[in-house]
Amino acid sequence: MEAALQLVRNVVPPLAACKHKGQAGRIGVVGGCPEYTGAPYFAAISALKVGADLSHVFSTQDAAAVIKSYSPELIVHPVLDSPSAVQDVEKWLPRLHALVVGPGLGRDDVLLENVKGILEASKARGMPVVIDADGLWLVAQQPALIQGYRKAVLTPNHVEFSRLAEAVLGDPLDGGDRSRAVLRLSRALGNVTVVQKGEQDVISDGEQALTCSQEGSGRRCGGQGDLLSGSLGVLAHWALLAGPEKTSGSSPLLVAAFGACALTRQCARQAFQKHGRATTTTDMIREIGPAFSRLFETSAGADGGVAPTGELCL
Ligand SMILES: NC(=O)C1=CN([C@@H]2O[C@H](COP(=O)(O)OP(=O)(O)OC[C@H]3O[C@@H](n4cnc5c(N)ncnc54)[C@H](OP(=O)(O)O)[C@@H]3O)[C@@H](O)[C@H]2O)[C@@H](O)CC1
Ligand SMILES: Nc1ncnc2c1ncn2[C@@H]1O[C@H](COP(=O)(O)OP(=O)(O)OP(=O)(O)O)[C@@H](O)[C@H]1O
Ligand SMILES: [Mg+2]
Repeated sequence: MEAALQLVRNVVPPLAACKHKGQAGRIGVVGGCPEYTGAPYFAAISALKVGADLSHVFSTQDAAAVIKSYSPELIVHPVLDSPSAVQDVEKWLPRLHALVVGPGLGRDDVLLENVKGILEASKARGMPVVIDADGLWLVAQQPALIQGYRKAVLTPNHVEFSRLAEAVLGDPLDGGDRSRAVLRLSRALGNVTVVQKGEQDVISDGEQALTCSQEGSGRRCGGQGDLLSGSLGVLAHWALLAGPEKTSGSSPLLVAAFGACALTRQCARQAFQKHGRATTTTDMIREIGPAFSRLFETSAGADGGVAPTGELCL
């Protein structure tokens, strides 16, 4: 655990006076429909609180006003159910560093078709993409969408993992050796990184498997996976920017995924210490800052200070 946490620390960019808004990350969340407005909010606000400078949400028109009303900090585009949804999102892609696809997306066929186009456009640009929730439903219907795309990370819960394994390997891979199951699924998808969430989180890029057993909490309230996928959007960008020399040869996305799992579980633990059974995802989001400092902060950030200019700005 400690060695993997150190690799995460290596990819966290220092805060420095010479940096401008946007350099620490501009993240897009694709999701949000009339039924589910909480999930894209949780993912997008988590990305900001982990350290991204700007966080966008691309949702359906009627979900957008609701999501905006939760937070003035998010930039919300009411485009996902528009006939020009793919072009509307595509024009933002050059300004984004990573996409998180699926929280609160729902399973409407028109929306899923639009998301398919958005995924294809993101792949063509080589953008890192975290796929969660209903985005995983889409991938289970059409695994070819992400087959062999090594900048994709899938974050299935127990049910979503079984659905994917059934679709890709013809076997839900329930029970038995979880590391082996996650490794097999990743390999079958052409080394797409897979994070199987659960009592412990198991992460594989098809070459290596890591287990994150950071202490979390016994609360299983909805939205904790959204915190994880939003955080991972930022960490994936940072890890790819830092490159494998900072991750001692391990895949940057494997390290980023480990970081997001450890952070989510630490938030759960800290929130539970304060709120016990009443803990909700909103309480966990309030813990992102302190949990991040505790797990990963570099000396510059830990002081709350800004590092001097010089090599940090290169
Ligand atoms: N506030 C919001 O807006 C939120 C919105 N959200 C959004 O909701 C959408 C649907 O996502 P989802 O994960 O609820 O859907 P789905 O895959 O149908 O699973 C549902 C069923 O699976 C089961 N089950 C789950 N985990 C299990 C386990 N470990 N082990 C065993 N069984 C398990 C369990 O079945 P049951 O216990 O009823 O048998 C459960 O009822 C998606 O867009 C998501 O982003 C959420 O992000 C939450 C916050
Ligand atoms: N049994 C467990 N014990 C400890 N932590 C868990 C357990 N199950 C899940 N978690 C943690 O909760 C977080 C979310 O995982 P979960 O399986 O609840 O995702 P999810 O179902 O996609 O959540 P969401 O409600 O956001 O859709 C992960 O960080 C995971 O490590
Ligand atoms: Mg989920």
